[in-house]
Amino acid sequence: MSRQETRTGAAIRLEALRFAYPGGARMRFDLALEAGDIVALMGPSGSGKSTLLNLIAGFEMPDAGRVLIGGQDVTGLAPAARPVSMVFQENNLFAHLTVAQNVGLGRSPSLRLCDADRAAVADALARTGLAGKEGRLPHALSGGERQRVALARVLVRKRPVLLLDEPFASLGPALRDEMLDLIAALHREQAMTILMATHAPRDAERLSRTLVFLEAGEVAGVGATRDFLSGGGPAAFARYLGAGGGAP
Ligand SMILES: Nc1ncnc2c1ncn2[C@@H]1O[C@H](COP(=O)(O)OP(=O)(O)OP(=O)(O)O)[C@@H](O)[C@H]1O
Repeated sequence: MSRQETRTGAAIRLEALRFAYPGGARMRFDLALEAGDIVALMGPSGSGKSTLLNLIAGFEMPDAGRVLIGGQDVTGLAPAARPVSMVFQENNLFAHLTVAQNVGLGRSPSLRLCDADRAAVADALARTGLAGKEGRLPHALSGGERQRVALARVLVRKRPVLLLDEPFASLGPALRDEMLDLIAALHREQAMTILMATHAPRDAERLSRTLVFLEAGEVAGVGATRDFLSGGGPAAFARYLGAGGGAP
């Protein structure tokens, strides 16, 4: 087992994290998430959800402040060195690599796989319903199957933190529920800390325990998802849902 492999999640702390795109508005994030929590990240378009995830993953570097994962300061680390997996809405896969190779990348970036790695890949493909499709290229899969491949890769990576950036926004409701249930099953097994950006209250309700509400580049509320969705969140959250920001 490599040092980053784990079956337990890691706490995430963002301490006075400041960031601005060139010419863009300033953002500032302070946040503490418990190890193993499942968190929905909601907020109006442009409120900073993707930016926050990218700062945790290391795809963006802050102007000031710190990112701590499992108590370790990872602020200066490259994405590959962070104990994090991330799944985007699309383009998670390499188009020229097969399903099995795309999943195998989660074990070895050079695809030098040992027997145990190959067994882990086969197991992850079976558990995500992809057995028999190992040799296909991504273009020969449906959108839902492509996201399953991305989740299979998460399974074999076994990182303590999983970041999901609107991963199922382009899928229909039934398929979305299936994917959310798959993530819940991965969580039961690996107990990773999950942070999922979504506009869909229904998805937040189905998967998450905790809800983080962003507004204008800041954390504007944190609480139990059920409290937020039963009207206990800040007034701005109700306005966001009312304005249709939260698609079903
Ligand atoms: N690469 C970029 N360069 C410049 N500005 C950017 C870039 N990416 C995002 N922004 C701006 O930063 C702000 C936050 O964007 P971000 O994508 O994090 O919001 P979001 O909450 O994820 O939005 P959405 O719900 O629409 O995905 C927005 O004003 C956006 O226009």
